[in-house]
Amino acid sequence: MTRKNLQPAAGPKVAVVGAGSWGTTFGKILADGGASVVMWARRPELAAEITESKRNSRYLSGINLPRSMTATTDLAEALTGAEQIYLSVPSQSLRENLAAIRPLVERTDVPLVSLMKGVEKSTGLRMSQVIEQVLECDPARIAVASGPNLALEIAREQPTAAVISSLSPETAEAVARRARNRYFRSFVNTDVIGTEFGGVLKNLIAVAIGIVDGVGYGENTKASIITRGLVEMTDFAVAQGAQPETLQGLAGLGDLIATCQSPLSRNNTAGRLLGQGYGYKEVVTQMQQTAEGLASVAPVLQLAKQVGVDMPIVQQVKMVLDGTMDPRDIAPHLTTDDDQPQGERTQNEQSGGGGALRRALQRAFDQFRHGGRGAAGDRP
Ligand SMILES: NC(=O)C1=CN([C@@H]2O[C@H](COP(=O)(O)OP(=O)(O)OC[C@H]3O[C@@H](n4cnc5c(N)ncnc54)[C@H](O)[C@@H]3O)[C@@H](O)[C@H]2O)C=CC1
Ligand SMILES: O=C(CO)COP(=O)(O)O
Repeated sequence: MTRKNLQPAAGPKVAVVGAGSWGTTFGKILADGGASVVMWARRPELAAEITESKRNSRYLSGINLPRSMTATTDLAEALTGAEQIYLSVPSQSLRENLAAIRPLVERTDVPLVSLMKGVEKSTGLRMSQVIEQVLECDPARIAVASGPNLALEIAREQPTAAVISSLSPETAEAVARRARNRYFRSFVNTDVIGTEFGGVLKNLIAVAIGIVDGVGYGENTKASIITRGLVEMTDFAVAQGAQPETLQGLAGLGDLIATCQSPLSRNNTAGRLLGQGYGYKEVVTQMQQTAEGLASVAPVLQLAKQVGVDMPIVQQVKMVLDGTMDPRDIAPHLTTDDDQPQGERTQNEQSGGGGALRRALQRAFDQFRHGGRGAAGDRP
């Protein structure tokens, strides 16, 4: 049997807005799951390449896209009649893109799914909040997808999982049913805050790990920063209203491992360049793709300040970006901290928050030992 014959017949139409590495890969996930996918691309030459050659050579070199994937630069053509709409543009451009999308979706109740992992710099809002605000729509229509999802690995059909989160279990389940295939498994939860912040925060820790790599430090430094980074992520997200379990699941620990370990990660790569001594502007110039962490650092620290959560690792990333700290001084703690020994527990527990974080860290440790299986909180 030829490969062609193995492809499922094209099913219901879904739309993906943004034809970069993740939008295109997610389009492939959906098409390989049976959907008929229409991508919206900004550039006509990219739209033509996807439709005619079934390729996206700039973002996914060497990948053949399914026959049931096409692309257009006409937003109305992409969105009209779509059963679900997935959004995958750089976070800082979401608001302007939604303004164009609004007239096309305001008289529908089509689910809108954010694939993005950033916060809006000017407002500190998560992507689902920007969607709700600009479209003035029912939050039950909105879902977010997150997890250890390095685009190129998935485009090569290497098995992975993600979590689809929505305030509405029905929306999460409908999206998870559509966004799955033999190499991509979608779990569900209703913790949108934890799921979104997991994706945002692991980018910041991945920049820190990149700095460590760039400087040339080894595994102890990285393991310490990843472990303490997970504590920072959890403290921050819980203070914003997340469930601690979510940060131990695919959208937290799972993505933290993938992004910190992989040279495919753009955040990790940006950090490596910083660690090698390049300044912020040079790094931005060298990066050909979106590294969300660079824009999220400042708003995350602002939000952390508002809820009284310390984030020493994220703070150091900001200082390296600002040029006020030598990358070689990066450590799992601020070197300006006072010398009082601290408990290893999270701020949450130290202020009487109970044993949730200790249990979560124990689970994280168990997951590391057992290869990432058994993520708490994410339901199949
Ligand atoms: N690449 C990956 O492995 C993953 C990425 N993500 C997230 O997906 C989101 C999109 O990232 P990627 O596709 O990786 O980025 P990318 O840099 O590969 O592609 C971004 C796409 O957006 C387009 N774009 C740039 N500015 C725009 C604007 N103002 N309006 C409309 N389109 C614009 C670009 O032309 C490009 O097609 C990010 O939030 C990222 O964190 C999430 C999971 C995995
Ligand atoms: O989110 C990702 C993997 O889950 C992709 O990470 P980068 O944006 O750092 O490439």
